[in-house]
Amino acid sequence: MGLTSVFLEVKDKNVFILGTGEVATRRANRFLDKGSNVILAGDFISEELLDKGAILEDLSNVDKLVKWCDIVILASGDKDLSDYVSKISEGKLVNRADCPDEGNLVIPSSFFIGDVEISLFTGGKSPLMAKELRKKIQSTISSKDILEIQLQDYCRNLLKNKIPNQKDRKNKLYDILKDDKVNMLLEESKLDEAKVYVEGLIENI
Ligand SMILES: C[C@@]1(CC(=O)O)c2cc3[nH]c(cc4nc(cc5[nH]c(cc(n2)[C@H]1CCC(=O)O)[C@@](C)(CC(=O)O)[C@@H]5CCC(=O)O)C(CC(=O)O)=C4CCC(=O)O)c(CCC(=O)O)c3CC(=O)O
Ligand SMILES: NC(=O)C1=CN([C@@H]2O[C@H](COP(=O)(O)OP(=O)(O)OC[C@H]3O[C@@H](n4cnc5c(N)ncnc54)[C@H](O)[C@@H]3O)[C@@H](O)[C@H]2O)C=CC1
Repeated sequence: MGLTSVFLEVKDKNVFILGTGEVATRRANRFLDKGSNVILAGDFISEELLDKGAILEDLSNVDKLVKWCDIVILASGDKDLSDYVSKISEGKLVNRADCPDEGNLVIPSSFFIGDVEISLFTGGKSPLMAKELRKKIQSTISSKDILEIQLQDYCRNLLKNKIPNQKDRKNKLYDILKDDKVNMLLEESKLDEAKVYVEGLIENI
């Protein structure tokens, strides 16, 4: 293998996904979220994918779909069909979710901390560990931590006008840091709602 990590511009690119199962759906979401045109071939796709613009086509159309697309993703349990599509996809970017060695594109485990994207690849040795390592790194510094910084900044400014004593302000900031509702909202990236909620807490002091 001669794989190296790159970031690929996939906005407006045509992506054909063979299969409509768990992996196909995960891949479809990933490309749709980045503005790709996504067509899946299989039996069923969710409302969520349809709402995001995904199109479902019949398995009999694979030749046409390969011609149409820039990127082929093989995520089907039908090995013979995957092998066939792989064969007619020469010259394309091909991700084989079933046997990665036969493709030339790998989908790593990726996540953001603030604006920084981090991607992990175990060389195909353990996707499960790629997922676990992602969680480990995310639990060390998460995007929630980044939102927490913004919320603390917001609260510090409000508290400076409201509580003259620094030690009291410090205690209040720790209360906000540990507050269950604040944590829940930031976990869901709802910074604006968290700000409204803490405004209420601070007003009642
Ligand atoms: C090589 C690669 C090729 C590619 O697909 O591009 C590949 C291949 C395969 N994965 C398989 C299985 C599993 N994959 C996952 C999970 C993820 N797999 C992903 C990527 C990749 N998977 C590529 C690079 C991986 C790397 O080396 O780092 C992630 C990171 C990204 C994503 O899919 O979005 C996503 C985690 C996302 C996250 O949450 O962070 C789990 C865990 C779970 O589902 O809970 C399992 C079950 C447990 C296990 O097998 O480990 C099998 C079937 C094996 C079999 O038949 O037994 C193959 C095929 C094979 O190995 O032959
Ligand atoms: N790269 C990755 O992250 C992972 C890859 N895989 C591999 O990717 C493939 C798809 O996995 P999942 O989406 O989890 O499976 P799934 O069972 O959720 O979906 C399989 C898809 O293949 C279609 N299919 C067509 N003919 C089939 C047949 N003869 N047998 C089974 N399915 C058939 C199904 O309709 C469905 O769309 C599998 O080959 C699996 O080994 C599995 C888990 C993770």
